[in-house]
Amino acid sequence: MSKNLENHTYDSSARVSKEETYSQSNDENHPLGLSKTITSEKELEAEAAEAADLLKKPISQRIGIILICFCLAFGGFVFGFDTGTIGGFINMSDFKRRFGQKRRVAGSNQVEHYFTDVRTGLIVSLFNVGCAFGCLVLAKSMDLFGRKLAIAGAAVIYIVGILIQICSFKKFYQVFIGRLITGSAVGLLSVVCVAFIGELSPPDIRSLTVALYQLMVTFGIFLGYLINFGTNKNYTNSAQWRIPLGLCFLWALMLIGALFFVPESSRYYVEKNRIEEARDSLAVCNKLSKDDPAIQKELDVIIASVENERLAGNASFRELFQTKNKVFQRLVMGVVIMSLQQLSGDNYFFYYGTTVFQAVLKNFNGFQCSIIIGMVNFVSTLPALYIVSRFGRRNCLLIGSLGMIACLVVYSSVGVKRLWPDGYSDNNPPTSKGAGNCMIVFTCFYIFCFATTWASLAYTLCSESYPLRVKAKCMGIATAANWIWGFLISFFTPFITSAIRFAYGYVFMGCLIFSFFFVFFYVPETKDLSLEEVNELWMEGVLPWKSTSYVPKDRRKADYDATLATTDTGKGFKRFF
Ligand SMILES: OC[C@H]1O[C@](O)(CO)[C@@H](O)[C@@H]1O
Repeated sequence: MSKNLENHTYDSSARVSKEETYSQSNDENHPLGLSKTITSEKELEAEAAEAADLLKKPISQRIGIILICFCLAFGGFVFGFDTGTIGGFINMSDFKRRFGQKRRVAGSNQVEHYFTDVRTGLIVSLFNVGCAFGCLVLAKSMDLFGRKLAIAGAAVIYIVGILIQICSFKKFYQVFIGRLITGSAVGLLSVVCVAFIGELSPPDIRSLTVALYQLMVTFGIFLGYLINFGTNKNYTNSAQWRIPLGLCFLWALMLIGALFFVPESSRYYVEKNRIEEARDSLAVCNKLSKDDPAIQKELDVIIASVENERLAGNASFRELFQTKNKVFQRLVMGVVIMSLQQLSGDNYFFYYGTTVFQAVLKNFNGFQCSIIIGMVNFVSTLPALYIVSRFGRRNCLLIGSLGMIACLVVYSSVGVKRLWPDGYSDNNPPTSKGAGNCMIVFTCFYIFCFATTWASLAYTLCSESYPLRVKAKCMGIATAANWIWGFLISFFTPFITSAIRFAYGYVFMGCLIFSFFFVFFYVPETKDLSLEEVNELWMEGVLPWKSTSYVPKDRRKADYDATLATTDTGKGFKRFF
């Protein structure tokens, strides 16, 4: 959820909206010790670029800080690891025996253990509820106590949650409680770790280190699937699920271990007016002496941006509904885009892939199918790092939607036609290896399309769209929409798949068709624009489908015709509405 925080760190230090023009008269008397006058947002932007240049170093001299960020990215890993393991747990014989219900197998006297849809939905989704709480409420602790203490606190909460789950013997509600607690720790980590990585990283490697977070989410999912496969195959007792859960202690220790090597964030120190400690922290992270001019420059940028945020103050909720400055329109965009990221259906596969493939494709092992999905997701996230920075947001989202639509048509149609040829009620469908192969292949294409586009672009786009004054609130609401849909989908999927089987894929397909039109008609391109330029673009009323050729005021050549981007000529789309 918080991939955007790279931008938070960068944008807030380097890009400031024109609306929030500020002026600081800085001299030796400046309360925070700003060494140089920074009088406008443009100057701040220029200063940030200069500081970044001065701090540049070959990557070989960055190994230490990259390793530290890698350990902090374990916050993403634990999130992914939960996604990758829970779907398997609900299919494990020992887990079902302990926490499921009993029923008689049709036509025999045997009793089997199973999970009702409600119990399945709750076991999976309570984690998301905890995450939402951690990210919206507990995350405030990072500003109060510092990033390091917040992470240490999250690791302790995480360990408690895992302990409660691992010690569950028969009581399903103990698992529920454990998952809520673990979720709240992971929600907290998802905010703090990304912010902290962004704040510690020298500017030249920041996009790389922050991207490590999503990479670690996908690696966590993949490893979770792998470990589940192994324990499910080799054990019939509680080791099936207790081993993967037990490994979580190791992840928590790695996070705590990292804290011994990392300095506290310089930005946090500046926020607390502890400037000398901020300087020390910057010096350590950049491997420079604290008297180095580059350190002073970077410190100036951080101080100015913190001050700027203070001056911008807190926007009231009423301001979010203003249409004149296009804030409300942008909020709608963020909420819809973040909702659609979940409504694309990715977590149907990540959480329930094992169940779905296991239940209907008798020739396939659901656990093996998950490993394939997890690997495709992880491997596709590597090119995603490049794609996000290289190609336009609009085109990637549009192509991603089209790709996923195509895959879901095939996936759902094959499922509906070949596995439930007589409607949805038949609960003993014929199994078909051909159908299974085809569905798995198209699931992989689908995951590829998702991981390379919508997975991270939704966050990038939102983080680039809001003026600083309302940014935190708008991002918070948009991210909350993502969590809420994540919860709804993980809770309701068992009911829906029981009722309409693979036709569920058509629901996601419908959402993706909507997403295509929504992006086409509503989402302007933001790549390579500063926050200020994005603001201009919205205020000028640039038509989204023409926004790729938009040139911001400062960069226009004499022959640029500004009306072209705002008026719909010929058979344009504006009339469509
Ligand atoms: O890699 C897929 C995972 O990444 C997310 O989109 C979060 O960034 C999750 O919703 C999903 O489980």
